Amino acid sequence: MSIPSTTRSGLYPAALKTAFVKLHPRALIRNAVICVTAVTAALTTILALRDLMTGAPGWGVTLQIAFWLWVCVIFANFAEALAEGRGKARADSLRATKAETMVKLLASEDSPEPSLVPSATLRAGQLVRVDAGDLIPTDAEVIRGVASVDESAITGESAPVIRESGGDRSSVTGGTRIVSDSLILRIVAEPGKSFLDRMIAMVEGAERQKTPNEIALNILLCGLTLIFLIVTVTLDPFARYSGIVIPVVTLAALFVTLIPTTIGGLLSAIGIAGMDRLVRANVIAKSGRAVEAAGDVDTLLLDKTGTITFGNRMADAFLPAQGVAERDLVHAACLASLADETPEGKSIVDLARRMQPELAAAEAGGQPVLFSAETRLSGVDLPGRTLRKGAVDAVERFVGHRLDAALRARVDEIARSGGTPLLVAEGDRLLGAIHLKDVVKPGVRERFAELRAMGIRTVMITGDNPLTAAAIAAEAGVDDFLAEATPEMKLEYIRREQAGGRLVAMCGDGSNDAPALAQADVGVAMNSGTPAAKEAANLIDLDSDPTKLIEVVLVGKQLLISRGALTTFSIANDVAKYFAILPAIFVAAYPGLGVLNVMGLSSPQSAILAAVIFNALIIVAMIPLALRGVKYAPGSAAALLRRNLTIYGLGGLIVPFLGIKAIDMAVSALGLA
Ligand SMILES: Nc1ncnc2c1ncn2[C@@H]1O[C@H](COP(=O)(O)OP(=O)(O)OP(=O)(O)O)[C@@H](O)[C@H]1O
Ligand SMILES: [K+]
Ligand SMILES: [Mg+2]
Repeated sequence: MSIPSTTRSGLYPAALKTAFVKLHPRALIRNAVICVTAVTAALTTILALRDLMTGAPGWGVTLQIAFWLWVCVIFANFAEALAEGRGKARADSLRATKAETMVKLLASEDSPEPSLVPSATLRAGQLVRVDAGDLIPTDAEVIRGVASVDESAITGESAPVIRESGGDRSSVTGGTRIVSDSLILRIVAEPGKSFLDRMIAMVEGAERQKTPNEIALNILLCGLTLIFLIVTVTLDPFARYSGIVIPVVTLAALFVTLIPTTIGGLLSAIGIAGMDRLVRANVIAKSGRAVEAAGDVDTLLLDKTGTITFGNRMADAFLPAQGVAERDLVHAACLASLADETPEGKSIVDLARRMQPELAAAEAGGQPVLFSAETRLSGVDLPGRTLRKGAVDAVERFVGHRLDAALRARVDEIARSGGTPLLVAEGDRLLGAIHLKDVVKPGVRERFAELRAMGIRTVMITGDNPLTAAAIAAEAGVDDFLAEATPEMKLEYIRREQAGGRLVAMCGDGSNDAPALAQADVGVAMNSGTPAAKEAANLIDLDSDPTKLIEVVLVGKQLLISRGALTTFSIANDVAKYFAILPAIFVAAYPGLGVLNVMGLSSPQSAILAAVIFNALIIVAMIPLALRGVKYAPGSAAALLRRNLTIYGLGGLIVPFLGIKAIDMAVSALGLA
């Protein structure tokens, strides 16, 4: 999702305005360091006004200090507003797609006459019909029909996608438009709780909660603020003891320059910018925590069908067992699939009818046995006939014996080609196999190699047989695979990895993936997936691209690194300022301290004013870094840490000396202090 450049240039004035709005105590209180700065600024303003009225000497400098303390607060607010602004612009364009329409409400699935009701009144569980050209009013599950849907309003992708009942492509999103055919939908979202509503709230940052890391860092910053408060307050008795009186305004200014205002002012902007980068990658994050965890992921689990492969496993051929006529196999497979709403089941019926036109008249009857990921079997019980089809091991168990060598050879051949073999059985007799074909998505191999370079292990988990799994695993280039997996096994695998102290990410699309998506530290659901999968995940990829996790990992790493780098920089800065300003303050009482005044600052007043100005300007200077993020290149964590400590730690120590000296020279040249 990109935003037009006209709105982008309008972001700065809007953010500046918001920076002033955020001076409201209710907004300020959320950021301890900046709140303390604002209180100090207010106090200094009162002192300046008092001095101005009484005509006390030095009121000019006090007023300037008050001014720059306010500027510091405004700049911190500005950084946050700027980070939020991009999301707001995007939220506005999303809101535009949330048009009020009249929808065709159905009393039941078969009711011929819909009644027209406003879309806002729809509740979960109700049935509606949408026809070509209609806007899909809210999130729903397709219960009947196949149609192409234009999802560009949400995903930005202009090619329409197929949505159909049954299987893993049965969910539709409010705000998208149906371009062909008709669908009967069961509404799944309550009013105001649709995906679009949540997406708007998320990109706006309204639902952004502080992550555990952010909270920990905030506590550290509050601790530092308290320490510097004590340092500053106890300075006064020390000074009196040495016979000098430090003006309150000097103490106030010193306090603010010492507390970690840089990172305090930029912290939330860094978090918001990270979320914003995700939105630009077309990923919606339900929690900031998932984004951070993504930065540290060790293992990535991927579902095979629909995630690594395209997912429209289509029946390609019927391979009868020895002594079985092809006609009988095709008939049995068709009957066993008439009630099967999965894409696999429908494709079997299609192929069977193409091969034997008389099957067109066949209608579902008897007692259907629906497919489940648990049994990996489906079929029908007709009077006198028990028909089943399913995964090889599952059907073998059903018939109670292994398949013979000839059929085994045909099944293995299908599997080795990366196809999925389904066995068809009647009673305890194996009739043959169905070849389901699926294709590996292009480009996944390269991207898995990238993940490996980042130190992330990729594991494919599939309900399919080991031979098919091995063939697809080799083609896609994953590090490992787990075959014939049930949903419990997926969950178990994740728990085992987590017990070993590893952070696990999981990509999936099916309802049977939902428990695993919920258990994973980072659960990415494909937007094309089922509502259950999307509900369980903490990230949703609008492009339904499993390799998108690479971007998510990069954003997460960048977020963690940026926060670390700016924290290092900010604290190093504060330490440096301490040594830069103190000698200038005490030089009057202890001329011997003059040697410590290595910076040769002009006067205590100009030193303190220069420090306060520097303190405000450094926030603005760091905004681009906070929003853009520190560049991340794959490498060892130790090397990265060393590099960042050198750049941001050392830089943080040196920059204040140069900056304060330059501002001090300017301040005294202009005669400001
Ligand atoms: N409609 C169906 N009827 C009978 N068996 C099926 C059907 N669809 C799939 N199977 C069999 O069940 C197995 C598991 O399918 P499922 O879609 O649950 O896999 P999964 O766990 O999601 O992993 P993947 O998506 O990678 O296959 C398939 O490999 C196939 O052998
Ligand atoms: K500071
Ligand atoms: Mg699946």
